[in-house]
Amino acid sequence: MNSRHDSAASAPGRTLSRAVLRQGGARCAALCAVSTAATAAGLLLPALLGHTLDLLLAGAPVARWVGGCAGVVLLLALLDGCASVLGGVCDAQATAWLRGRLTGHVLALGPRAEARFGAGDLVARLIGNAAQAGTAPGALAALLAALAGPVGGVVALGLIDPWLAAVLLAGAPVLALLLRAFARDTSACVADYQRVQGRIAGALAEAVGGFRTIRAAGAEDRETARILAPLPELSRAGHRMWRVQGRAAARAVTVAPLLNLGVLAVAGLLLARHRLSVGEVLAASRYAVLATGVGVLVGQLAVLGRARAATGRLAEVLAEPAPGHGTGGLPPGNGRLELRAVGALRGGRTVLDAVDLTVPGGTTLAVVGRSGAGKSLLAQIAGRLADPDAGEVLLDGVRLRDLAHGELRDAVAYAFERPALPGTTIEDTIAFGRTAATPDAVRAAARRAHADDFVRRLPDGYATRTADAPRSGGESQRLGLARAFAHGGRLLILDDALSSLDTVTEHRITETLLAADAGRTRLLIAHRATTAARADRVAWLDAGRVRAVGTHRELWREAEYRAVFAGDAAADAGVGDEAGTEARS
Ligand SMILES: Nc1ncnc2c1ncn2[C@@H]1O[C@H](COP(=O)(O)OP(=O)(O)OP(=O)(O)O)[C@@H](O)[C@H]1O
Repeated sequence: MNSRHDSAASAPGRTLSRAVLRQGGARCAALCAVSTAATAAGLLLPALLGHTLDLLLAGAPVARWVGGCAGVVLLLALLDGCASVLGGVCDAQATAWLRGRLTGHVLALGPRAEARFGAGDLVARLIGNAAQAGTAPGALAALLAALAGPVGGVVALGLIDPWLAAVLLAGAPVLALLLRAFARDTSACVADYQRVQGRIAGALAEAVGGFRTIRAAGAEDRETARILAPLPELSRAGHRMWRVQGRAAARAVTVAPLLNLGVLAVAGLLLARHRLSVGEVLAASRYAVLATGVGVLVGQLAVLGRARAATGRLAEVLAEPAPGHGTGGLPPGNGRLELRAVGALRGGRTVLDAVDLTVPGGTTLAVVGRSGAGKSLLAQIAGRLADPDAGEVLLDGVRLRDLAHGELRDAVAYAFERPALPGTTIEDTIAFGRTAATPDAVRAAARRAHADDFVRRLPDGYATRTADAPRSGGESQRLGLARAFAHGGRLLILDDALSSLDTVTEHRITETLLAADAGRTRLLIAHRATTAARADRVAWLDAGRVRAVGTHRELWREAEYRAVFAGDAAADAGVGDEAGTEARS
């Protein structure tokens, strides 16, 4: 129970709550002022009604007073309307701000965000929890304004007769304790409810990502059961929420009428002793209702409790430290890459161990090794998609972590085995980057990646919506390659980005890609012997260590090196020295 509560009220949660309030300061203040004005108008009404009743009973003219009462009722309606609109604006803007911060942070965290929270849970936090957390400023402003009701009610009772206020104040501590317990219990069980929702969302996202496997295995029913397994827990958390709310309402229903009754009894006594008029008794009865009106407070506290728990869940994500960037720039150079004693741990295991590699500027290094040798992780670290746990990576003599974010991303281009293809149209997808590539650069890059032909055959060519464009795995890879080519940079890293291409296309692309380009360094993660043979040098990675560096021709002499390519069609066909010769001829 405590840990649940802690997450909702953690230090990062409180800091984030304060930041949300600060950013919506002016709007929240306006909402608070309008809501307080509405409460004040509500407080004025009983006094006006009471006085009008007294005048009626005395046979005096009351037209002006009746008009005044009607005016206050109208004003109340107007202020309530304004408060609703302002409340909606406050919620929407706070939610938008939170979503902006969270999205930016999740993208800055990169793969760590998914590894720590899971994609589905992150979506649940970004969509559901951000909307709930966004209601906090509005709910707080409304709560402060709602507090003016009971406070004003007590003051008004005191003005009518101090005894009336005394009766109410005697019961006030009970009401205060009741509200405090309600706020605490609500936050705790709502946090639980939201956490279970996040788990269901996470399981659903996994299933959507793997629906082909699930269908092929005929395991739809088992998956449905797995996704919905936390439902009983969700139901328990939901029931606890209702019990907390029900208990608070029941206690309020018992305490508030008793206090009302007490005020009315004293008012009746004072009327009998001619210390109060009939109108004042009427006003006192209405003020007693206002002063004990904890219903509105309970409602606002419930909203705040939900918002507080949701803010805690957003703060958990924001507390995950994102990699920082320096402010440095790169000297002129052609992308000399150095990995110095690079080590990396994953899942508590050493995946890269003391890797020392130098790729001279303008040359191509192929990284080969058995599955799981650490090639992809090395590719990530080489362009700072991930940081090493030990050692340094330098580009043209500058540590990657010292480079400004823009400088780093402009200098390094990536293409992947299964590229994500963001952007609305194919043109956007290829142009996608910090600065969009020009239409000419997009087409030139598509030609280099051998994507131009199939793009032109699409219904609207480059203007075809990416989501509607039918694509094979190899065509997707070519779009990913085109995106990398369109953005230049002095270091190009291809992480198995040619693996789905047929051998002819792969051969053509590597020919253009590896043609002497003194201005750019290339790092290729390769599985095919033919690709390795075309690189200037090959780094052979074995269980996270560099086993050897040399030309493919030199390394091919070792049987264990040849075994890396066992099963590769090219290797089967006897590609070795021949492949090296062919590539260079
Ligand atoms: N986040 C992670 N948590 C735990 N282990 C990880 C994580 N990321 C990678 N690994 C492990 O690190 C090792 C190296 O992974 P990597 O993807 O770099 O291998 P690879 O050489 O590219 O393999 P392949 O050729 O099959 O793509 C693997 O054993 C992998 O299971």
